[in-house]
Amino acid sequence: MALAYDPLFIASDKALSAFDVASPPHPMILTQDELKRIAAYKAVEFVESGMVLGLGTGSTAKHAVDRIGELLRQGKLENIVGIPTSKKTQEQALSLGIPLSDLDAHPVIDLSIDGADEVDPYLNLVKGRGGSLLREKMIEGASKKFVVIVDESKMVKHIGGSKLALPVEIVPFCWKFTAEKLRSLLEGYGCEANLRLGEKGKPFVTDNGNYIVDMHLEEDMGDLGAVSDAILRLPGVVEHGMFLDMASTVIIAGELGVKIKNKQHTTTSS
Ligand SMILES: O=C(CO)[C@H](O)[C@H](O)COP(=O)(O)O
Repeated sequence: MALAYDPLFIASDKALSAFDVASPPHPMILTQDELKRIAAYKAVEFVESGMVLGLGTGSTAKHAVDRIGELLRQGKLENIVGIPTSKKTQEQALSLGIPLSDLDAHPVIDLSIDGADEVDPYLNLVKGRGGSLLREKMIEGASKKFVVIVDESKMVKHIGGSKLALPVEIVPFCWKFTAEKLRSLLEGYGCEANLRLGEKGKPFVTDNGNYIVDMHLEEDMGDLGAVSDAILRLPGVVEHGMFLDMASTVIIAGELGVKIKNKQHTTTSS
């Protein structure tokens, strides 16, 4: 396992603009976690003193929050306010001394940085396999810029049709009724709907006191906007994990370097 890919190789390259690409001097074998850290460090280069920041949730976003804490401690960032997307991130940020607030006090966020479970070529996302989709969607939807950080394994042709879960947050009241409505709505895509379980086989409970149904789809959903609307119309559904047309930029770390894609144009590394 090689550790030699130094994210500062990217971070210190003055020639890079936000939409450029960095490649390491030679290919190296990196763990998935190292790739996540590289993407996260690159995203933190967008952070400026005085910003209100949406702080994401998950193993990739954790690296970004750590890095923001480190830069604050070193005095390289000042007057940052973080808006955490989960209780877990809130605890991490507090432990790092990052000042925190919420959407009530800061309804407009300068920049959010978060991971994703799947990213399609149009920068549509599946999120929420870590359980925080509702707060993530509220906070990232209120952001002027939303930077998504992933390792290259998260890139897919179509979101949601990979048999991996599309999470849907539902109210606990009569959850079987809602899960069945969801299954039947998405039946045409070869859908199974499974209640997410947590510790000791009990239902996983979100930070908002809700349950999650994981929708396993065999086929891609085609018109994502139509499916999104139909899911949200079901009584009992609180939110789903499709983040359509929300990401401004996606930073993808791979064995051959970092690729940055944004809504308007894409660059590729060689
Ligand atoms: O949406 C999320 C949490 O609800 C995460 O961003 C997503 O699950 C990616 O997680 P990771 O960075 O650990 O792969």
